[in-house]
Amino acid sequence: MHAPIIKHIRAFTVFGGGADYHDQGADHWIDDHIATPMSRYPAYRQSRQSFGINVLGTLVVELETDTGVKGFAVTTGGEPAAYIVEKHLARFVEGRRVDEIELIWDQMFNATLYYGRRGLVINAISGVDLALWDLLGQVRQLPVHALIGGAVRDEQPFYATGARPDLAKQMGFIGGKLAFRHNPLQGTPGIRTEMERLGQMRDAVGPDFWLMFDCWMSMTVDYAHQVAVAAAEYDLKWIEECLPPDDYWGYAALRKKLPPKMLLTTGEHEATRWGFRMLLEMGCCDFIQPDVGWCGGLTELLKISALADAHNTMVIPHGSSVYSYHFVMTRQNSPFAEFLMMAPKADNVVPMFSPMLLDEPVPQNGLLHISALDKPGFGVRLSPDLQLHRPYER
Ligand SMILES: C[C@H](O)[C@H](O)CC(=O)C(=O)O
Ligand SMILES: [Mg+2]
Repeated sequence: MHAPIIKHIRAFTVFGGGADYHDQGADHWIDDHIATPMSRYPAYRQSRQSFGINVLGTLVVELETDTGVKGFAVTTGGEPAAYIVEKHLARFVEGRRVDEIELIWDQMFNATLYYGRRGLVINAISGVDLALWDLLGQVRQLPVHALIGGAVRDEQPFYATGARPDLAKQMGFIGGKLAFRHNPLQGTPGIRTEMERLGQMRDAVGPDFWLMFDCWMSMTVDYAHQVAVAAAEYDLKWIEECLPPDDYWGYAALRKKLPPKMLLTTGEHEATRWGFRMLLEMGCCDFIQPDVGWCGGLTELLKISALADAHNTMVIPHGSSVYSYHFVMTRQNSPFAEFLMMAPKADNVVPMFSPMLLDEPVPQNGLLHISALDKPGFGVRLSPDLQLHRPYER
């Protein structure tokens, strides 16, 4: 069967929320005293934007075939990722058939291996890969979930990440994940303050609603252990990404001494099947949380997921909106998913990549029905109101 040829790849940047969801305005919960690896410096404790969490902005990758069909995807990485896409990755994409996704991935990864492997380069590769899946869906007029095997359930339950698990419960979510706000230098008083907040939330949501802490790489093994022991009293379901992503040994050691029933999770800043192999084989966590826009794209996530399945481990992707919705619906080992609350006060449901995408579905009463994903590709369009910039036009 004849498949169209990809004629153009274009990389744009754009600021103001969207895939770079940390790029929010003032007074947003996501930039309010959240503990980070930079919290050891008091000057950077109050705001993550102060150390530059939003300097990169969103990368938009657009593809166009010789027949004029377009596909696109968004991820983080901004201008440096746009450079990599236009100056380096483009040669592996332009001139290829739209269905040569595996070959394109392999060439992009191996050609960048000498300076890539993780981080920005894998963000750029992920963006291209997601745009390829979107394009294939547009060409075949099928949703991405149908291209990767089809849905295994009709409805997907979600937990919410944000400052108000109590409101998330009223909105129908199965759990609420709070961002931890204290770092190891703030010692026991910091933990005490966090436990007061957790205790208030537990009182508000009752015994069965899940409560979790997201610790964004900010802790030491010892501090995370103290937090976990204190939080057991409030039935904390999991403690997430408490250590730097490279400290596989720390995760493995911490997991062995967590209170009974409490889970240890990580992986949103991990990349590729080899990175996740480390987490899985070293017993670093109870389930993994790859971000499909950062781990190598959907092509790589399918491999990571198969590896996790063989380790009896769930894959609960980090954020990433429609790009993970199409994936989780097709996997038995992804029984629930994350919704990042992007309303500044986390008090209502707004699309995760708002204001960048049109037709971006959101969970209704904590559930996403498969019918919300029944459009070609990832089923979203770029908002025409965006100020797109193409820094490396060829
Ligand atoms: C809230 C966290 O600090 C981060 O911004 C998002 C995240 O890690 C998650 O959703 O998980
Ligand atoms: Mg997280």
